[in-house]
Amino acid sequence: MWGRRVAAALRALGPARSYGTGRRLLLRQLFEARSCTYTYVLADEASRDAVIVDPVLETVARDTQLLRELGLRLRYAVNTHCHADHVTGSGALRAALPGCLSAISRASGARADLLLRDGDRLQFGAFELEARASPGHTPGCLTLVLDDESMAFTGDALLIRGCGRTDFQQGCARTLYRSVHERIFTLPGSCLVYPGHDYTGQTVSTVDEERRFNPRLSLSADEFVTLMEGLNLPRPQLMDVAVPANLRCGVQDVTA
Ligand SMILES: N[C@@H](CCC(=O)N[C@@H](CSS)C(=O)NCC(=O)O)C(=O)O
Ligand SMILES: [Fe+2]
Repeated sequence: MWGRRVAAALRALGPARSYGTGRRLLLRQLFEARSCTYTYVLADEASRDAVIVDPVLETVARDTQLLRELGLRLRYAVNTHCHADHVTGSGALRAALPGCLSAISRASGARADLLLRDGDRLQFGAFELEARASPGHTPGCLTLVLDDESMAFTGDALLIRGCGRTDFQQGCARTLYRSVHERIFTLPGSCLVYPGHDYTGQTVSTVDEERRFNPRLSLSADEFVTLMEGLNLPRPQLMDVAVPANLRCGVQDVTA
């Protein structure tokens, strides 16, 4: 009974998530409707240091307003990969918010302040995000894993009951299968999966759910490759604009 009261009191403090060491994480999932992209803001409630994952150029004003309203100091604007369907907001955020560094994987070939390698960590206050290489959708895809492995931001490597396509940007279905099985499905089953997009109205899943119910990644590797090679999806409408822009962090600024 007492435990339940304490839990209720903690819940009443707000949406920040409580951790064993007393630190509290603030997490916001934001949506950009044209490209069905999820952007995530993570912050350390005490220090107010924040990270934004996969910001979209069109929603930079919304995101900067939210950061301002919540009193957050943006440390990093990080992209999980060089997006093909929308222009990133990381360059614009970095220009608007002094102290904010853009980040993407070195393997993406894109420009940014920080070029991340597998195992690199982005610290914000008492928290860290680990960059895990998860290539296959593109060679430079990263999955960002919170330090206690309670949540992972999978970009387009793993979508809810789906995955990123592998038919352009040097995609490779066999590589993607290995990445998901070796770098994401090895996380705890309870680990929350926050994807880069959703086209069906879902918001979050877990590693255990995706291991069991993902109709693509629960196949054998050979079955997966055959399925991915037969998808025949139309090209993203903005691809010819988005990819060159994203190689420059979404802005013309040569320093970005
Ligand atoms: N119709 C959209 C593009 C949709 C699309 O191709 N999505 C990508 C992720 S963005 S690179 C994807 O991997 N989809 C997987 C799938 O199975 O659909 C547009 O025109 O922008
Ligand atoms: Fe993508």
